Amino acid sequence: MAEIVLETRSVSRSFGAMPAVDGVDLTVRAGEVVAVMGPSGSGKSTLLHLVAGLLRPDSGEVWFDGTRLDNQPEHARARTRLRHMGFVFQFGDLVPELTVVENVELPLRLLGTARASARARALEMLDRFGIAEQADRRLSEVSGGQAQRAAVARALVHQPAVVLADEPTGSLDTLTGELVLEELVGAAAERGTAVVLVTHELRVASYADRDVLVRDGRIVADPVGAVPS
Ligand SMILES: Nc1ncnc2c1ncn2[C@@H]1O[C@H](COP(=O)(O)OP(=O)(O)OP(=O)(O)O)[C@@H](O)[C@H]1O
Repeated sequence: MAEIVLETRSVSRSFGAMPAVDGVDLTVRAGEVVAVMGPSGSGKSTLLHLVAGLLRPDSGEVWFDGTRLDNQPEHARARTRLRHMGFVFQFGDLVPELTVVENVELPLRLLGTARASARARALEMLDRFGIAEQADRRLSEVSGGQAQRAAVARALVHQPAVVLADEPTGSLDTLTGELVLEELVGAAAERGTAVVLVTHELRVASYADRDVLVRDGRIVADPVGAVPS
């Protein structure tokens, strides 16, 4: 069985008195595609932010690749995120002032890849996602669906160990959504990328190896996990 890449151990996080995530144990292995489903407000995005080390848990632990992440200082967590993780978040952190290709090559540039090879790799990704013609347009000047494809291209460009995606096909038509899902599933199959995707759509979840159901901040169904009663 492939090694465990991501793990939460009894992780909890509240906002005020409200627990958004409540004692969650989740394990994701290399090459696994896990869909996280559940009603609006059930804690899916908060769980993703905890796994990314963007939010710190009130209690419990988050582990990445055999190392505890949640108790590291922010700069160390940021380094792990940049080097080993790719993100597709709902309120994307793409830079509107940069062009599409500049956004996609950004992780590579931040990791020290030379300008020419970062550009070549980013253009290759744009081609795969059918947005090569938008390469030199500012992100603020492309459609929501094109920006979403750029976000997924950027999440994969540096071949991360993990991709965390919050509704990665939310603003895409069915065909383009399938293209994006096939790229994510392809990264898992070819490079052992672990993919965690939050979705409301059964069609999207059907691409996953495993569906985890979250309700009121707790995992209520997980085919491989111990589900608390
Ligand atoms: N930064 C925050 N400050 C205060 N409350 C928050 C914050 N983030 C999330 N919450 C609350 O935590 C709970 C879980 O929210 P979360 O966004 O994780 O749910 P979700 O399942 O991702 O919802 P959706 O499907 O609508 O995106 C909600 O009650 C939400 O209002």
